[in-house]
Parts: sequence; C-alpha cells; structure tokens
Amino acid sequence: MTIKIDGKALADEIVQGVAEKVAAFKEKHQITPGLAVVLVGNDPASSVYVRNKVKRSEQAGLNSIEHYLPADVSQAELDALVDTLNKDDSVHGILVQLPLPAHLSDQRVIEAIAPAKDVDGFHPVSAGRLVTGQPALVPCTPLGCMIMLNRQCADLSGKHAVVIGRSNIVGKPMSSLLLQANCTVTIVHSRTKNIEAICKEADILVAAVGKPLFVKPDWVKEGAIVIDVGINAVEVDGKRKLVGDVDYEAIFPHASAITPVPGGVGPMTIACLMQNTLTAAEFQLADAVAE
Ligand SMILES: Nc1nc(=O)c2c([nH]1)NC[C@@H]1CN(c3ccc(C(=O)N[C@@H](CCC(=O)O)C(=O)O)cc3)C=[N+]21
Repeated sequence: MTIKIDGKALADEIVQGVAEKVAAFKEKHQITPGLAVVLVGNDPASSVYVRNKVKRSEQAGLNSIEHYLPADVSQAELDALVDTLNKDDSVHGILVQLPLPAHLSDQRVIEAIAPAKDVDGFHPVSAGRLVTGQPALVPCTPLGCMIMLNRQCADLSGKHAVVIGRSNIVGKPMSSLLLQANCTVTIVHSRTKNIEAICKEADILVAAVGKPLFVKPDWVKEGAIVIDVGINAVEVDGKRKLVGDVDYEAIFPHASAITPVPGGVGPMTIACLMQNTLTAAEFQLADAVAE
C-alpha cells in the first residue's frame, strides 16, 4: 500500500513542537522571537502564502511583522528597510519574498540580510555552512523534505537519491542534505541526457523543477519514495488548481510513499520557517552571551 505523506498533519506537529520550545525560550529569556516578512508589490499568489505564515507564527507564539512595499519601490529604499531590520533586536528572522520585480536584484537583497537572521538560508554564508557541514540556517523547503524523508525511511544511508532541479533555493541545498544523510546523490536538470532512465534508478526521487506534471509514471522505480516540491497553478475547466511537478494520480500506485500537492511540501516549508526563526533567535542569543 502506498503511503500518502500528509504534509499538513506533519506541519501541525512541527509547529506544535516549535510552540512548546518558543514558550520555554520566552520564559527563560523574556524575549519573543520575531519574524519580519517583506513583500514588494501585491501578487495574489503570495497573499495566501503570507496569510499562512501569519497564522503559523501565531500558533508558534512568534511575533510576526509584515512590511508591504509598493511594486515600484527603489533598490535603495528596500536596502534601507533590510538594514533597519538587521539592526532591530526584536527581529530574529528576515524573509524578503522572492522573486522581486525585475528592477530589483534578488541576489543583492539575499546578501544584504544579516546571516544570523537569514531564516530562508539563502545567504552565501548560510549556503557555505550547509555544504561544509557546519551548523546552519537551512532553506525551509529542503529542510521540510528531509523531515518527511526521515519519517518515512529509518535509514537513508546508501539510498540512491535523484534530485530533479538545481536551483539555489531547493535543488542544491536538498542535494547537500541528502549527501549529509549518506545518500548517493544524483542531480538531473534541463541539460541531462536520459533523465527518465536516471530517475528510474532512484530510491528517493525529489522533483523541484517547477513544471506541472513533469515526472511521468514510467520514470519511477517500483517502491520509490517521491517528494514533489512543485506548486504550479494551472487552469482546469476555467478554474485555478494547484498541481505538482509529479503526475500524482498516475505515479501513486508505483511509489511506496508520495507527497500530494497541495498538502505536502508547502505546509512543511512554512513549519520549517517557524523552526528557523526560533533557531535564529537561539543562535543570536548564544552569540550575544559569547561576546
Ligand atoms: N524568500 C522567499 N522564501 C520562500 O520560502 C518563498 C518565497 N520567497 N517566495 C514564494 C515561494 C513560495 N513558497 C510557498 C510556501 C508554502 C506554500 C504552501 O503552503 N502551499 C500550500 C497551499 C497554498 C494554497 O492553497 O494556495 C500547499 O502546498 O498545501 C506555498 C508556497 C515559499 N516561497
């Protein structure tokens, strides 16, 4: 029987655990960890995401602060806000929603965020810490995927993991985490030859390409664990619907476990953002004590 991995239920559990740790942290230090989210422009898809973040922050007992900037804000104004948040002691985590409008630089903003507050784990310092195996703020989506995999599989050691996609936000950090868990890791991408054959060797298949229903049933080995990172909005009969990078219905019978979309990786990403905000607050406090 194939297991449908319930990301929503697991996210509830994680947020509950974070809430308990946040309560203990507050009790001990009289500090409430704070998460600042910066939104530029108003893309309707991101408003759902922000609503979920605010709701989860409340459940976790974190302070959630939202900053809305107009779509035509200048790079200098955005930089100034990030600088203010970097210096604000009540803010422990900073997330600037990406991608930014074309006139602004994602990379510049990623590098402007203080590494200690980098709850997205996108700063080059965070990325470098992750690949070198040091304690790091790990990008939320791959972190959530690893929690699901560890729940599903007692020992990842020696498993062949194939990651489809090589982005800095999912594919690369996901590959680092799988390697750290002693998997044999293959990354496939748009220039890979024989992508189907390589995917078919995977014990663990992670799809992070952003193309609706990209992975087909005959790409999946019998009994593989399939993690679908894609959240693609498509129109079906005039209605907006979310689909993954994986053809869920068709692949379900072949997998031993598979994540649905929605209700899979998405809720885990937000739960891990809560966890990262607490982790960042703990790191900042430990550093303050050490100084
Ligand atoms: N700096 C930055 N960090 C991010 O982590 C980031 C970002 N920018 N920009 C946008 C993307 C997108 N993203 C999602 C996270 C969770 C859901 C989520 O929870 N989805 C629900 C469903 C939501 C719905 O129903 O529309 C699910 O999959 O079940 C969706 C999207 C994080 N992103």
